[in-house]
Amino acid sequence: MQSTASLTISNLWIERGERDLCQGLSFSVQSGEIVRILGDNGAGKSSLLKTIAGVFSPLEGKISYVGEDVTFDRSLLQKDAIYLGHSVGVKSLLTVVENLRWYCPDVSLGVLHEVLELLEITNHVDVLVKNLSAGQARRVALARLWLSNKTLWLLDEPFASLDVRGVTLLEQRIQQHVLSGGLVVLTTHHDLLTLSSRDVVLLP
Ligand SMILES: Nc1ncnc2c1ncn2[C@@H]1O[C@H](COP(=O)(O)OP(=O)(O)OP(=O)(O)O)[C@@H](O)[C@H]1O
Repeated sequence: MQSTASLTISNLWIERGERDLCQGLSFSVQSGEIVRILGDNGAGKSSLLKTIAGVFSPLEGKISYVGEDVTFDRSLLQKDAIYLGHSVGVKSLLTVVENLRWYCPDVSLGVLHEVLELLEITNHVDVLVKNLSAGQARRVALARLWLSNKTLWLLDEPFASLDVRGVTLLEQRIQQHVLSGGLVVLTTHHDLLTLSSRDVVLLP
């Protein structure tokens, strides 16, 4: 993980279907900061995160990471970032432990079990993800996040399906991440309980 990093979005326009989204959006996020993307349903929050992650190219504008222009080649950013989307973000036909060994092959089994314990899913390590509840599956995706060692976290509705304890655990982990130099860009329709963020509002 990088000790200092920055992401800058300048004059970004995204086209999806027939719609222009973001409409000249600019913001930046530095190590130690959380930026929360707000907006109505359909405003373009997921499209923005996917564009930063490199799933789509913007119509116009510039994306810079650690001072480098990565608009047309997001590989530098991708090496350093993890994107968790709306969907569960783990493989439904693998068990909990198989998923984490697949996504985090360099992590020892000991560390992996510590994280599963922290996320309170140790009773389900050998269960296929498709047989877990939505909240339990989300916790497996969070275990992947916990273990990733990436600097930039791009999180689309990460609190979805989590119970109160799950929300607390995730907020604590995000706080720990930014305190150790990480950057977080997230979307959520929920209020953040303990985290302070800078908000960027997308207009419909
Ligand atoms: N697969 C797609 N193909 C074409 N257009 C799409 C597609 N997905 C989304 N869009 C368009 O992009 C717009 C923004 O969608 P997006 O999912 O980014 O919004 P959002 O702000 O994340 O919404 P929500 O709060 O409902 O999750 C939608 O209104 C839709 O018009």
